[in-house]
Amino acid sequence: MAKLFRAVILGPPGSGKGTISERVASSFGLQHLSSGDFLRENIAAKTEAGVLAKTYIEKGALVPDHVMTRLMLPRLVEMTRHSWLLDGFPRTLAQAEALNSACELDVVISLNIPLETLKDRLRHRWIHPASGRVYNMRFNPPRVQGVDDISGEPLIQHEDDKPEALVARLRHYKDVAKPVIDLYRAKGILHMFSDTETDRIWPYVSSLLSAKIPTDLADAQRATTH
Ligand SMILES: Nc1ncnc2c1ncn2[C@@H]1O[C@H](COP(=O)(O)OP(=O)(O)OP(=O)(O)O)[C@@H](O)[C@H]1O
Ligand SMILES: O=c1ccn([C@@H]2O[C@H](COP(=O)(O)OP(=O)(O)O)[C@@H](O)[C@H]2O)c(=O)[nH]1
Repeated sequence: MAKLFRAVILGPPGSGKGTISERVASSFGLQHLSSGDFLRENIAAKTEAGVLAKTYIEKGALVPDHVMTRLMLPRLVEMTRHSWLLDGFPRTLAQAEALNSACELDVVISLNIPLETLKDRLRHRWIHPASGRVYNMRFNPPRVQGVDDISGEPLIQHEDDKPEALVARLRHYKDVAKPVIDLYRAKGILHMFSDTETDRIWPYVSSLLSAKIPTDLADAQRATTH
């Protein structure tokens, strides 16, 4: 059995984690687990963690570490036999240490995107809540404005993407993310990317992963996901 591949993508809201994660999932057959999408699934399903998490998300605050860790680590145990890419978790040092005690990461991608670009992107971000599919009225608009291409259901904007909630989240993100980035840099697995366009970052991410993911593994996983 080829060695499995474990990666994390870090970045502030609007930095392109979801966009890049989708491309990684389809190009390399990694399973993409987004903490935000998983939280929204739990909120919609009214699980204990979902009900609790909702109270924090509505305030634009982070969900407490012990709630996140208790939610995410069992999900990763279910994914043990897959290579995966984690998006939006870990977000704090405590979460990173909990993850590190559970598994060994191969690559951490960190997106460093200018504040004005983030604000502009999120102002035009529309999401299909049920699937987590992400659109942007400028970058990748839906065929019909406000409607999900696949399901035909309405698109929404996240409350916490609104400019007033966003500024608070971005400021908080920087303080919280720094020790996580420092930890993975010290481990020698951090790869930082900066640009205003994902399309310019993607070739570098793709060649990094092509070099890191054993080809037999990538072929095997592409076979299972298509
Ligand atoms: N790892 C985490 N730790 C704590 N709270 C989290 C975590 N991941 C998500 N959340 C909570 O869920 C909310 C929605 O997460 P989501 O990732 O969809 O949006 P985000 O954090 O604003 O990032 P982005 O907009 O880049 O997707 C966050 O604002 C935060 O309150
Ligand atoms: O080069 C890019 C990459 C992404 N986006 C859009 O910006 C928003 C944020 O992207 P994403 O959700 O992938 O970022 P995340 O919050 O997951 O880091 C979404 O509407 C994307 O469609 C964009 O306009 N240009």
